[in-house]
Amino acid sequence: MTALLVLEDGRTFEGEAYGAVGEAFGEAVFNTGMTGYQETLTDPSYHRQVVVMTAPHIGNTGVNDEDDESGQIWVAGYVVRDPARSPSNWRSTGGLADRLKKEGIVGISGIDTRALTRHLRERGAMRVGISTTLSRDDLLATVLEQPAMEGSDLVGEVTTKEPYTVAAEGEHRFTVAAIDLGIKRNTPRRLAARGVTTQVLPATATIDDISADAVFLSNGPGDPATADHAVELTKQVLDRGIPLFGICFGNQILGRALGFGTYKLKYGHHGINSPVLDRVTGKVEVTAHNHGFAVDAPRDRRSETPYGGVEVSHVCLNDDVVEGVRCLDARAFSVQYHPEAAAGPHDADYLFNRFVEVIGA
Ligand SMILES: NC(=O)CC[C@H](N)C(=O)O
Repeated sequence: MTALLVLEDGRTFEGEAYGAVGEAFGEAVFNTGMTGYQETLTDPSYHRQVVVMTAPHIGNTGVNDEDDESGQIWVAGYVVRDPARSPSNWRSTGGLADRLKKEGIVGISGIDTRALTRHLRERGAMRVGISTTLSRDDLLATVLEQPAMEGSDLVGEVTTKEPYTVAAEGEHRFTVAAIDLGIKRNTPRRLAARGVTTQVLPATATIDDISADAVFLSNGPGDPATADHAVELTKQVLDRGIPLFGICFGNQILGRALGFGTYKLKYGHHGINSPVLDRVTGKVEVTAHNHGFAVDAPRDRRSETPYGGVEVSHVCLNDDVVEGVRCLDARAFSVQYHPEAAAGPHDADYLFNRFVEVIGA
């Protein structure tokens, strides 16, 4: 069955239906990861985004019971070039197309994803629609009715309804309250491996709900400029001197709590091989990224904020975007990229050690 993909500027691609049939709308972003499609699909940060995979062959290893980063697929739509017809892997429990179908995710295959990616790089991220039924003109008209990612408040649509706990492995050392803005499963797992029990709390949690040794701010979808509740909560955490670590959306929230702004990147960072410089140690890490927004902070050695001195601790070597901030007078730091690395390289795993050291300090 044929399917159409139409970008908001009218550029149109024709392909084959892949996964569920029907319509899908969202912000088109390209992901350059050569591995980890299952983790990508189930990352809540991709809520309302149509993900274009630049790796030409997707689905080779099928899907398995272990690699989901949440309880469901979150991408709004999926764009691939050449899907695997007969997946093979010792962990595989089924094929990707069937999984997409089962969860009602509309995809499209047979697309020149390289041309589409070049278009998005040149023109910037934009709204897109995929359809197996609508005419090109009707699809474009519906794309133009969709909300933009800028200004979208999506945390409430992905956060847990009820708190839950992920127990420490081995000897218990600390308890961390994780504010679930769209948390990935691998984060509590990385903490558990260090003797940390994680209490995952809904995004609506208040300071009175927190009785832990430290606070973690998770990754999550949407525009950080809309997440005022999380920013206010973070200020209260800083006021009380509770140690704090944040990842991705969490970095943007800490940045805002410290008084910095956030802004939309032209086409974002979505991949698993981005070089990041740790400005404190001078080391370069190869890291996983998934962000469309970034923190706007000065590169001074020390910026004065209501919470004392702050430095930009990490920058991306591809484009000099802020990839981490660190408080110099408070036990709080965060990174824009993904030390939980699911998928991705493990270079940044040391940040979980740093968090545990900061909690114990
Ligand atoms: N992975 C994330 O936490 C993404 C944060 C935010 N939604 C952004 O796109 O920048």
